[in-house]
Amino acid sequence: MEAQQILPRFCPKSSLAPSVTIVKQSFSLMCPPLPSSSSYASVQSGAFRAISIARKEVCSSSWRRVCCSSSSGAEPKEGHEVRAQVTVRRKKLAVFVSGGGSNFKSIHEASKRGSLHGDVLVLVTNKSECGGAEYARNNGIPVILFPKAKDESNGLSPSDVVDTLRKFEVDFILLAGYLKLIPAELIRAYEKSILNIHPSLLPAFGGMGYYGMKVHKAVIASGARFSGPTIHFVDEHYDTGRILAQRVVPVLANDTAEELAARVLNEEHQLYVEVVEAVCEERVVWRKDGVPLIQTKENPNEFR
Ligand SMILES: Nc1nc2c(c(=O)[nH]1)N[C@@H](CN(C=O)c1ccc(C(=O)N[C@@H](CCC(=O)O)C(=O)O)cc1)CN2
Ligand SMILES: NCC(=O)N[C@@H]1O[C@H](COP(=O)([O-])[O-])[C@@H](O)[C@H]1O
Repeated sequence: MEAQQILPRFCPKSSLAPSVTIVKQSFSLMCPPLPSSSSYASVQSGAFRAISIARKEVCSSSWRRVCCSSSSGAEPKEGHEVRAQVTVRRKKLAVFVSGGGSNFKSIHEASKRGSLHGDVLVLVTNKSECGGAEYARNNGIPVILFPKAKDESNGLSPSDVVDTLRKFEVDFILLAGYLKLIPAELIRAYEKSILNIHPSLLPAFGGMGYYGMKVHKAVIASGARFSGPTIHFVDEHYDTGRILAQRVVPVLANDTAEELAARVLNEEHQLYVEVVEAVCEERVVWRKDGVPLIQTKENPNEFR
């Protein structure tokens, strides 16, 4: 996801200015003095998303070069404001799984019911008979085997997987219970565009060997009173990428690993859908220190 600079524009506050209700909220821009070379793009109809004037230390990943012209064509003047919106393209998603795929199903269901402005175009797995792969086949989603298992003839190499995802024009990769290391080649090809969900409050209880029930057993054995899912961007090591979102659940005194796993998984399903909705609506912004934040739906000037 490339951060794009926004060049907000002051535009006349006029009843003539195009003012359309944004999918989530309407809002206004204040424009600085217009350089003579600025070209105007009239606001077109369609599904839009508000552009927010985030605090100057936050560079929105979705700002657009926006200029507004009132329907009368009047030149905007400094110090005026206009309501403006941009079209957000529907995103193309690839999901990687190794097991049951309940997070994958939650994301796919959100896409089908329309709350998610994106589509799962391909399922990638290292276990061709896992529950996630079966769900994909039953829902007409192509299944790709990666990585190539030693004893298997089929399966893709890292460069093949990059080529295949490019052919599907995938924008974002979502790891959801995928248990193999994503190679550097794929990470370079999808910079700031690969997310993973992990069932603990990273950086605790993460890294090599920490997956599935192993995580919950370690949390309980540690005496930790809280746990919960973390969604983070993927880098070349297990669970060390930039944290984007977390939720907290209590660890009860008599919890079994299965009971804690179920409590965390319930939060995972909600959190992953919320986060992928934000990703598809281009509401992820990068703070100057490199921490990614999510712009809230309710208020484009609020981040969490
Ligand atoms: N480059 C990255 N690849 C992956 C990441 C990541 O953060 N960066 N996250 C994992 C998911 N994961 C934790 O969220 C995770 C998965 C698996 C393991 C692990 O120790 N795996 C074992 C093999 C397990 C098996 O094959 O049954 C291992 O590598 O020896 C740790 C963390 C997905 N990929
Ligand atoms: N370290 C990676 C890891 O442990 N991931 C975990 O695997 C489960 C997959 O469930 P699902 O297949 O039902 O979505 C989820 O709990 C996810 O957090």
